[in-house]
Amino acid sequence: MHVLTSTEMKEIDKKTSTDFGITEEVLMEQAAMAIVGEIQKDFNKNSHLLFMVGTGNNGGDALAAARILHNEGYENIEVCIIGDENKGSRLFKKQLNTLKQFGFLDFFEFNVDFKNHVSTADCIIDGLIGIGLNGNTNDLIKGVIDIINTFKRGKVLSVDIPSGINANTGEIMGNAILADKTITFGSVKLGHIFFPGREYSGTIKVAPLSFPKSLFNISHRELVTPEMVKKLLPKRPKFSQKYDYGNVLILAGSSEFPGASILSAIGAQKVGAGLVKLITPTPLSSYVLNHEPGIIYKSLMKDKFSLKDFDLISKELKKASVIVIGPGLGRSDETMQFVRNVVEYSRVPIVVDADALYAVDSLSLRKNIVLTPHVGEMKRIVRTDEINIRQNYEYTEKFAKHKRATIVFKDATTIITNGERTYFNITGNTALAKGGSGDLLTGIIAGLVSQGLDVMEASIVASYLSGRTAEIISDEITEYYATPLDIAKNLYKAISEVLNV
Ligand SMILES: NC(=O)C1=CN([C@@H]2O[C@H](COP(=O)(O)OP(=O)(O)OC[C@H]3O[C@@H](n4cnc5c(N)ncnc54)[C@H](OP(=O)(O)O)[C@@H]3O)[C@@H](O)[C@H]2O)[C@@H](O)CC1
Ligand SMILES: [K+]
Repeated sequence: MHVLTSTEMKEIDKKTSTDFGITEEVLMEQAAMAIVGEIQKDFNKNSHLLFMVGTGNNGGDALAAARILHNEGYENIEVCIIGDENKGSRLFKKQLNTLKQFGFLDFFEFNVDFKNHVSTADCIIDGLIGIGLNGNTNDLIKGVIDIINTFKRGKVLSVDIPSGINANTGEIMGNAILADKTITFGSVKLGHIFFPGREYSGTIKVAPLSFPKSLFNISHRELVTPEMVKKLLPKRPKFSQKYDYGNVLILAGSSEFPGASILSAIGAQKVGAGLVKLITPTPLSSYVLNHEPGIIYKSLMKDKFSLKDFDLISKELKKASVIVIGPGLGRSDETMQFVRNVVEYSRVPIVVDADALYAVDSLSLRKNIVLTPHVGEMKRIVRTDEINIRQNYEYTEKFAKHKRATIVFKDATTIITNGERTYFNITGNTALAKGGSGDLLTGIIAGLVSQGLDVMEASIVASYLSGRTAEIISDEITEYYATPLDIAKNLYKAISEVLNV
């Protein structure tokens, strides 16, 4: 599913009308039917439905939904219009007239009594502002939203996007409706998938309406879905052997951070790599044997990697189908030089993580190199504290283009981009906010690349699977308790789920 900006949505809306002859009126009627469908699922004809209506097309959608429900025999509908009706959009005015023609008269003013109307409602329908939000909410809307947000009795359903949420970033513009459910049209918007908008939207439902599918290609951004992951998962034909599933080389660890390298190696193996070789400075044999004896393991019997180790491992570099470099390396100058040599002299795909991210800063990279920073690392490598980088997908896209690399920016909404195409992964929870989950992810990415996926595809599948596994096991053992090793050992749960979609 594409993830749209408000401008892209408006463009699609316009072209649907001009190029395909499906008018805005038709789309609004369909939007209203979709709202009605959601309300009918949860509320009966006696429920008290309170429609909060702005004077733009978002309000028009809400008015049309109120009319359809009134016509269907819903008896306890109230409509409150916020703003000057005479200055409303063309479709808002049209819908208001039509509603009146259907004999609907239960309008009420926003005044001191407003709280009483709110306190008895079963459902508040938020049709105040949609993707036409322009700057911070003004005083009038702000006051209305504050009161609606005190409403605890029933449910809040937002039309298109919670009023006050920036559709392009998910930011709260002044204040915003905290919805239980949001019904959006065509496709999701960026504001639905970035926090805090993602939380404020509640459960998100997408009503496709009659937008022609081809028009969505104006967007280069997509949401990672289970169907997409299923299609990408490497095939495992019966007539195959371990060399068909590639050779992962992991260069990781130091005496200071020994555990990271094992998590990467386990990750690669658990998603199906043919051979996983872990070369690490410090002796770890008992850990590796305890956790996964199938991992080929070699220790250089020292504290950390240095430039002179490059000759020792150059034969391994030639054999590898993919390399992981970074987890637990430490950041000494000699190790950084070692990393730079590995990256410069290898041609195979490389997953660069953690400490190694700082080493490649000065290098020009290539598309089959994937950098996997978390928020702190991203801020340091792009050297900025000035912008809100977590919602700034455009910044990440520009950075990927500039580096000519693929970036996996790990966050509550993970951004996977090569600067031309961008994917957002929203699986996962706070079980992943723990040391080691990034190391595991690098291994999973490499394990998938070794089976033939390109780095973008592997990053999509890896982010989805690790996040989804975190969700599944947190239901069983909680987000507090679940560790990266638990996630590694349970990856099969997300894999089987995906295979069965
Ligand atoms: N696109 C599509 O394909 C389809 C779109 N559809 C629907 O149209 C919606 C977009 O409609 P839109 O463009 O009329 O804008 P909309 O969201 O109603 O906002 C304008 C209103 O908000 C107000 N307002 C703005 N900023 C404000 C602020 N800071 N503080 C306070 N008020 C502020 C502004 O007030 P004004 O500035 O005019 O005083 C005006 O009243 C979209 O979300 C979807 O629901 C569906 O019918 C299906 C097809
Ligand atoms: K809204």
